[in-house]
Amino acid sequence: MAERKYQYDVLYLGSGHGAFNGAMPLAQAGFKLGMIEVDKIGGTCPNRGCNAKISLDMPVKVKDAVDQMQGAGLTGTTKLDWKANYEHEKKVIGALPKAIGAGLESLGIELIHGKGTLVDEHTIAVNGQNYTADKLVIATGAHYHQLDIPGQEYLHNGTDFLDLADQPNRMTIIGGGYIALEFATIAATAGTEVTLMLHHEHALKQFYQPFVEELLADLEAKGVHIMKNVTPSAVTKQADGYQVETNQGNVASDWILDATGRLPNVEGIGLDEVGVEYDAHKGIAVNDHLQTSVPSIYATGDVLDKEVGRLTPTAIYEGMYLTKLFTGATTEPINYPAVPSAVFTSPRIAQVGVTPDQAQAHPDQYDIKEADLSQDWFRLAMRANQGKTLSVFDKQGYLVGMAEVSSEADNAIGSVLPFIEYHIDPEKMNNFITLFPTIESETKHHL
Ligand SMILES: Cc1cc2nc3c(=O)[nH]c(=O)nc-3n(C[C@H](O)[C@H](O)[C@H](O)COP(=O)(O)OP(=O)(O)OC[C@H]3O[C@@H](n4cnc5c(N)ncnc54)[C@H](O)[C@@H]3O)c2cc1C
Ligand SMILES: NC(=O)c1ccc[n+]([C@@H]2O[C@H](COP(=O)([O-])OP(=O)(O)OC[C@H]3O[C@@H](n4cnc5c(N)ncnc54)[C@H](O)[C@@H]3O)[C@@H](O)[C@H]2O)c1
Repeated sequence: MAERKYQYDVLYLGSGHGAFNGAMPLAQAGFKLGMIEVDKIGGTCPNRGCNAKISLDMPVKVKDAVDQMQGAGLTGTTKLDWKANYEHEKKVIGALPKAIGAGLESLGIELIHGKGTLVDEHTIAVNGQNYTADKLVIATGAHYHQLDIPGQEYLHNGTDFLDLADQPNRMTIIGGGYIALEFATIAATAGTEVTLMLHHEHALKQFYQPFVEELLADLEAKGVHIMKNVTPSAVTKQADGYQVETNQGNVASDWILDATGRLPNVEGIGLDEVGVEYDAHKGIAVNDHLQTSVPSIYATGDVLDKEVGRLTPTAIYEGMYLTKLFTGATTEPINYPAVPSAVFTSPRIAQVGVTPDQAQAHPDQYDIKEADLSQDWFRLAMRANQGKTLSVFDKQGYLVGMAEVSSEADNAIGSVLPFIEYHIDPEKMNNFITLFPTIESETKHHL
């Protein structure tokens, strides 16, 4: 038997969704794989991202539902217990790294613990030892941006929020993105006095602004103090907490969340030394086969310089694409389907495909149909009937996009993905029989 030139066929740097989802089928196809991880196996999403966040959000959603049904079948409101919610979160995510690691090892994937640094186009060093592979896949993800202001040591990031066992009385959240709004929703529902500092006039700039305004109004109704056009300049320690100094005045707080975005993990991993091109803010540059400027090195997930969202499903899609490429199942460039996104607030905002803004800018190409959800019978039964859906159709009548603000927006958008992705003939949409009564049936009724 011919001797192997390299220890592995493919060696992954990082063990998040961008790596492990693709590695599993690749190992099943007979490839010899290694995976290097400096932290918990499974990366951000299971350990300090989506899974942890949605666990903390669960009682928020249930409490909203209970509050809505007051006097309509339910009597007696409920209260969110911060500590018990934190403990439940830790319980539901605690087993994930071990389970993912065991799944990888059961397929023969060798897990290497430590910080990896590229040495050459086929080699990564970990703890002074070199590991070689025919192909390297960089899947190092992203880290939190930190405001560079005096007192920055008093700021906390999203991981700290997910690890916060005790409820602060007053919380300041700097930022207007996904993390700022999702965590503001959780904290405010638990009764924390939240101040949300938006850098500009608007929040969630990639979402339809009238929907975002509804969400901000809901946060205000929950008691969140929203400040706009804020530039924080310093944080100082006070006898009873901290003070954030800004161009709009000072705000006293017990705990401050810096939610000013995430940056790709490109520094200190040997990219310059090996000649892999990247931008410190945008990520690693790849061609349409996810190949970097060094042909034996590929990249996937949040570390990529990419147009599509830095989301778990896009990381998974990229990892699976590389598996198809490496096994020869495809030679085609990567071609993303319509990528849905949701902000898990209350109400939620979700969208997919052509956005209302794009459709409004091109009335010659698109028509928009608006549905006011206030009279939807099923949602009336849930008393969750606040919201709107905007469906975007091309001039042939095909559904090409949808956006919704409502407590069920994530489920509504999820239900139309096949129609958009498979370009289902408007007539043939009626061939799908939905369950009734469900959000899916209500959503289809509006098309
Ligand atoms: C708070 C939060 C909530 C989120 N919620 C959602 C959501 O609801 N829905 C959604 O779709 N997305 C969500 N995301 C985004 C999602 O988590 C990421 O898009 C996804 O985890 C990216 O996967 P990845 O494999 O590219 O990177 P990661 O999961 O970050 O994995 C990269 C791994 O590489 C390791 N690593 C880095 N450098 C090295 C090195 N030199 N050597 C060894 N190992 C290294 C890291 O330790 C890490 O484990 C959320 C993110 C955050 C932070
Ligand atoms: N539901 C989801 O799918 C979900 C949830 C959480 C995170 N994520 C992913 O994680 C990534 C990170 O989320 P995020 O919310 O940290 O980032 P983001 O890019 O969504 O938001 C960053 C926010 O910080 C603000 N900001 C930037 N610089 C600032 C400054 N100097 N001063 C004040 N404000 C400033 C921006 O205006 C913006 O509102 C997202 O891109 C997303 O892909 C997704």
